[in-house]
Amino acid sequence: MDDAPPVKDTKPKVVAEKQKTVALPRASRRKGPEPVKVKEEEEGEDNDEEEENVPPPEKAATKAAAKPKKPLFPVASKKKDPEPKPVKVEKVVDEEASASASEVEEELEEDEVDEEEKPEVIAKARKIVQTTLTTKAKDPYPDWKPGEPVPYAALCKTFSLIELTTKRLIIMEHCSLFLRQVLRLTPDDLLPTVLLMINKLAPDYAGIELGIGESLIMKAIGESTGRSLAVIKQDQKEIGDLGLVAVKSRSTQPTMFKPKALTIRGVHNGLMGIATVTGNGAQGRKVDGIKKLLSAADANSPGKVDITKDKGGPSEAKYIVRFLEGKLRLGLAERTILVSLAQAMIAHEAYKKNTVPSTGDIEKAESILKTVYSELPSYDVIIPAMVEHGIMNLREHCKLRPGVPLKPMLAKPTKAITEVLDRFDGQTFTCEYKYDGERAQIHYVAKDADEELSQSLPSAAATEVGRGVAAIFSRNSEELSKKYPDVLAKLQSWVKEDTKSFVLDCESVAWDVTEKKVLPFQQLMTRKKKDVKIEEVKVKVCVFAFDLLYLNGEAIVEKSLRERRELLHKSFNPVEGEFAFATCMDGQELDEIQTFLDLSVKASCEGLMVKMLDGTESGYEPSKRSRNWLKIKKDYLAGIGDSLDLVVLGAYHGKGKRTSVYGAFLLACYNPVTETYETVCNIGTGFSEAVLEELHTALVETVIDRPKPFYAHSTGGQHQPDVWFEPRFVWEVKTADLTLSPRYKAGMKEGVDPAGDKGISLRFPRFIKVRDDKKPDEATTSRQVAEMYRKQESVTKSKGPAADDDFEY
Ligand SMILES: Nc1ncnc2c1ncn2[C@@H]1O[C@H](COP(=O)(O)OP(=O)(O)OP(=O)(O)O)[C@@H](O)[C@H]1O
Ligand SMILES: [Mg+2]
Ligand SMILES: [Mg+2]
Repeated sequence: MDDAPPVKDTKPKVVAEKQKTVALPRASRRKGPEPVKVKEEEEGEDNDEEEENVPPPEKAATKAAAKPKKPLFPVASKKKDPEPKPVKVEKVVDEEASASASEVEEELEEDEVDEEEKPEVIAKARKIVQTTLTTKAKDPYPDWKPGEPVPYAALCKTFSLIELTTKRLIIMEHCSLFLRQVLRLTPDDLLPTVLLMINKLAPDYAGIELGIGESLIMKAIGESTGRSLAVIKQDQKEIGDLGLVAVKSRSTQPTMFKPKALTIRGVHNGLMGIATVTGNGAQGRKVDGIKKLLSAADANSPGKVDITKDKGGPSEAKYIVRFLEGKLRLGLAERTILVSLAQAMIAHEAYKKNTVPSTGDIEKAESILKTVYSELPSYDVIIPAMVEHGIMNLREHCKLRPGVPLKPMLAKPTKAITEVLDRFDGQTFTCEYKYDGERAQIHYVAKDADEELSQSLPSAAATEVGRGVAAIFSRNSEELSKKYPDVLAKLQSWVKEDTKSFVLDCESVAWDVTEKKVLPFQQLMTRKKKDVKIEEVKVKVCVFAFDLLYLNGEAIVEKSLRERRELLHKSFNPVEGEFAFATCMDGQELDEIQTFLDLSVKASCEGLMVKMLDGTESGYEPSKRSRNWLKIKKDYLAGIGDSLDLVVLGAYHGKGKRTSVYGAFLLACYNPVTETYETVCNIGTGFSEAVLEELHTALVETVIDRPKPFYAHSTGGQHQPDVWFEPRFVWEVKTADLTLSPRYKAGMKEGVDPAGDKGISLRFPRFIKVRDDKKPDEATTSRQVAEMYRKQESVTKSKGPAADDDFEY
């Protein structure tokens, strides 16, 4: 067990004293110029702290070791479980329901899951489009009257079929078949159908969130079924899946009258109502809204259900509850839905003409929809346009436009300049300072321009600025005008007269007015997040623009970075302390880059961004973490290359003086393929007393009785945190390196451990900051963790233990 994290065998100690001396997060100590030196000693000091801060193992250690090993996903367990029996149905392939897909899939390799569908799966899926999808023979649900609202039961039937399999191809087929049936019978309902499938009510920038915790849902289940809250809580303790608790609660209820069956439209409206209630008694009205949906759920299939046996039974209540919880857990990635949607659409168009689409056309349709969605991530705009104009004409009708924020392009981490040189070998690249602030996407349209700031933008979000209208969005498309009214107020002064519309990619950075230089991120953090009044702004920000995506009525994402940069520099006027272009350097030599890296650090930046400069590969790739953008962070050069953003799943009570707060936490990365949070470390280092208090106050609101069924965690007695949380908070964490450990589950599905019983874990993790700009499902993914782990291994192997000899600081 020597590969387990060192935290494992430590004895309980008093943490309070020791933690007072805990150093501040590194960035806050980084005032002014500082050499790029990597401080090995500091990691050692972390080591000591770590030992002090980690929760004590319990006496159960040996007992637990003797227990049979628990499966990764307790709810899907086939083995005997000493805990209350999980009742979730097992995933098996339902051959009968989709013989064609399963036949084809036989030939494919076993379920290697992927964030992007495998090319072979896609190829086979296209065959299915040409056969199954152009007939009605395999429709998942009996036809409803054309033009009538789509029954919610039809969607739930599809969900149930999807839930019975893990085969990507079969999942895709179910998905496409249903979407095509909707297109054939009630195309007007395609939008709410897709939204309910992706577990969203509206595009991200609309800012509509359910935010319903377990307690509200339990209350609603209780009240709508006449069962006491105590009984519901008991059920939840035993079953561990609120969706099934809802089904169980319903099944014991005699049906006095038959409510009207739910429709997709009705459920979408109902959920929207729940999400948008505000003001006095909002909680109560949310509960009422949930009750209303739940009492109408499964109206067509009343009666008693044995949830442990009945796989295909009533499921509307289950999926409503899961939607409210924010996780449908169908293994249905949004990417899959996008491809299925394209396939359904092209099949539907062919079906209407009584033809079969060619493979080339199917491929083209998929690619059109993917591109359109990456530039205009709004089903609200795309779906009606697609239904009206046909998928092949979609690009003409749906283009990147000011007012609809796109997901920014992201970078891959690197650990050495040589790694960057290897990557860009033979190509021209450019280096830019990597500013340490907050990503900001600025949209602007002049009043006398031909276009308008999109209609789809909530009107409150567009601010009048001089000659035009503007909006600012965060990395995850949240609207930031309430946070940066000072930026908006000055914006017009840096827009040149004949610049009529644009979308800018920038970093907003705290600015020291007297010293005339940028300040570390910690300063930016002290700014208020909402309702900022210009007169009260204490921390000024300067906007550093590094890319231009749209200019004067035209999307320019496909132009080379060199061209975009030229247009950027031509279209704006820098204003000191308000607006600047990211400092860049086009030298290609190692020593030039090294010098530039030094300079960036002296200028209080985090390091460098190195980007492909010419050719198609230098185009802007929205929403993609691309190898055409690499980041070099000076703090991570000798470590794993980057920090991680992890979700807080649980905590351990503090000891000694710290009994009123949590002393350590259990963190996880996210696996978007299985929709699970996989544990990756315990952390007790890097927190100040004040921060611990704050975190406690926020976290205490999200305590739940037992881990969510979509938490992949070890179940041995000594590994259990004292409390579990809803998955809500994302923290940035730094680590010395990554190791394999039987205690954690991260990356277990990524094949890093040949034996398959260890996950990846962080050694000497240290808390850096709360990431308000990331949602839990935007946390570092299991795949990224695995990639970092593998890279660390290969670097270590090829260069010896000193991970980076290229730096002689
Ligand atoms: N010149 C620049 N070009 C591109 N991005 C920059 C630049 N300067 C600063 N940035 C910021 O750096 C970020 C990328 O690195 P960083 O590690 O900070 O990402 P992050 O927000 O933690 O996200 P992730 O770790 O998921 O990539 C960009 O999203 C952007 O906010
Ligand atoms: Mg950053
Ligand atoms: Mg990061």
